[in-house]
Amino acid sequence: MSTIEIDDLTKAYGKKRVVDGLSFTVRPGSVTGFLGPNGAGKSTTLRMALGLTRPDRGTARIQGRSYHEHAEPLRVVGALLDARWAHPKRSARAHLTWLAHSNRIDTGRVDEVLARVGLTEVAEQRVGGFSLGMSQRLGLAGALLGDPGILILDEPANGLDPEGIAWMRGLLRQLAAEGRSVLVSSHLLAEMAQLADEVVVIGRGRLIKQCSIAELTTVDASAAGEVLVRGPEPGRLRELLTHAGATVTDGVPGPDPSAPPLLVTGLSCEDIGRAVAGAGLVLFELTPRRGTVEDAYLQLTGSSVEYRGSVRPAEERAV
Ligand SMILES: Nc1ncnc2c1ncn2[C@@H]1O[C@H](COP(=O)(O)OP(=O)(O)OP(=O)(O)O)[C@@H](O)[C@H]1O
Repeated sequence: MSTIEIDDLTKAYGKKRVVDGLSFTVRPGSVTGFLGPNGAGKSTTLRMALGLTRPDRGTARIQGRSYHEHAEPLRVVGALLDARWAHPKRSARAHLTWLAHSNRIDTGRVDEVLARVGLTEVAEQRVGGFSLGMSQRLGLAGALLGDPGILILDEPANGLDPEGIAWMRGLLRQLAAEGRSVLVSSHLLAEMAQLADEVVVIGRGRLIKQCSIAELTTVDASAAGEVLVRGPEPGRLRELLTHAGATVTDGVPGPDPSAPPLLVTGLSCEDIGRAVAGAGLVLFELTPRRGTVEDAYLQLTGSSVEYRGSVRPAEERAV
């Protein structure tokens, strides 16, 4: 059974549909990464799943019901949307105790979740003085308070240092291993590659792809299928490979101008190796360019990026 079911979810602000007929599911015992460029509609989707924003159309079901249909939602789903929402004058412990009280959760849980997120030592400090990373941990403690089977987290690694990110990864993996469903939005693609089992990629409010991380990396490898070759006779190499049916383009020049890189598509490494050997040419390099999660993501979302900087990462990273 899927624990989070998003079905045809649609939301417009003014004339702009920020979430547009979106459907996907999240299964138990897994971490699902929710990816998309800035403004793609991730936060709006998560807010609709948590009953904070009303959809124009479609449904978001948590364990088969909408958020508001659960009598004690915090026991079903824990959420971290905005790390800074706790009252700044309350201590971490007072904040969690208040949260437990108002949701009829045993206050004995407070110490457990403080320990789980590593905040025991600062439990009596006012949260107004917390760093963003500490606030993220406190937000996560609040999400875990009701021991829910489902977690919905918006950019939980935001503000964490590398050690904090590694800690968060370990904790989320552990929570999934305990059988929980974890839906986590992030911009940190390399991090997602290490953390998530599945990804849901959206752009302009629409689903682009839901697949496993392993599948995501093959998106790029199979689509591009590029091989980098370098040799001391680039002119002859280009002519030979073009004649053999390949498309050959220039790579970004490297340190050796006498053997510039060529990017070859349409022939496998084996084909290139045989053709080059048959012609008696020398090669310095023959490298298949494998897809990374980031390459695949950029390829998938390229046309749905709304806010573009002046540097185009895919081109900048060529070679
Ligand atoms: N309350 C609102 N009123 C008007 N427009 C809104 C509102 N909330 C979100 N939007 C717009 O909806 C679009 C999607 O925003 P959303 O925050 O869901 O995207 P996102 O994928 O989470 O982006 P980011 O990665 O930058 O956080 C954006 O263009 C945003 O400006």
